[in-house]
Amino acid sequence: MLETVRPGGMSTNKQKIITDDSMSDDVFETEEAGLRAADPVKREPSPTGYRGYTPDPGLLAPLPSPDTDVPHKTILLGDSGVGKTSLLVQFDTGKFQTGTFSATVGIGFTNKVVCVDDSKVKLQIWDTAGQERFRSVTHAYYRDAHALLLLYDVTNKTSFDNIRAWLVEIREYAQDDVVIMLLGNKADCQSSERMVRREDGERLAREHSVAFMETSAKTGQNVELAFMAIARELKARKNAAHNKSSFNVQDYVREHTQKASCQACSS
Ligand SMILES: Nc1nc2c(ncn2[C@@H]2O[C@H](COP(=O)(O)OP(=O)(O)OP(=O)(O)O)[C@@H](O)[C@H]2O)c(=O)[nH]1
Repeated sequence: MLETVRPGGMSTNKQKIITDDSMSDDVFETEEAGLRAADPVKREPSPTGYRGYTPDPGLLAPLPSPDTDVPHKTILLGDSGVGKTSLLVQFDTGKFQTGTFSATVGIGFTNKVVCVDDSKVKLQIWDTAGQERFRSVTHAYYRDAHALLLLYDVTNKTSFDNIRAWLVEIREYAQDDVVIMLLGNKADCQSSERMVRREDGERLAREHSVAFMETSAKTGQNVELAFMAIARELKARKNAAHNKSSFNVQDYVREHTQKASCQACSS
């Protein structure tokens, strides 16, 4: 795997395995081994390590597997400079990284666990390099993606025009049932800088039957909502497989983005 190289930026691959080796093996292993040798039938080691203690069988049953066990691979896509890394950093740390723009090199991921109702959904969010020269590398990651966040920059018409080409690539390389969300980023920019109207984004999303919202990695507008909607959709699909619920990500996004703009108006 290549790494995301960004001076002063987010760290990638934040997986950590913590092992606790603080207990001495001698306490349990050596003594038990001796007893087993003396009486191999009766002296099987206790599962807890304490001789003679038999825990309630319920305590030894494997824990039910929570949703967090399975990470849902979510990939950020879009032209270079649209704000993929900034969006991920905002979601991960709640901060907007300022300073000079340095393009992502290759690909890297960050794990985030989000709470959906009473359960947890683990998102493994991959930040890709938008530059053309890295395209063949990122294609390889599409195939097992569960969700794709496809970004354009509302101040950059070319990045919006390229969305159709991105969707063609997605159809070619990703799975048919991948969840796609179109995001018009940099919505904080002044209207004089804006080159793509919100309605144009909405129309394009409708044409391709994907969810849509405008975001700002700078102010945080709709950033959490975007990932939350993805997590809800992924969870709903899992439940649908067990006939538990129905959920429509496009309705959810419409309902909640409207709420966000109403709050903004009244504050
Ligand atoms: N005003 C504003 N600027 C943003 C926003 N998001 C990103 N930027 C700026 O846009 C530039 C590019 O952002 P990045 O997050 O590095 O873009 P990227 O899509 O990851 O670019 P690549 O790594 O080349 O694919 C940076 O200077 C950011 O500070 C936003 O929501 N609002």
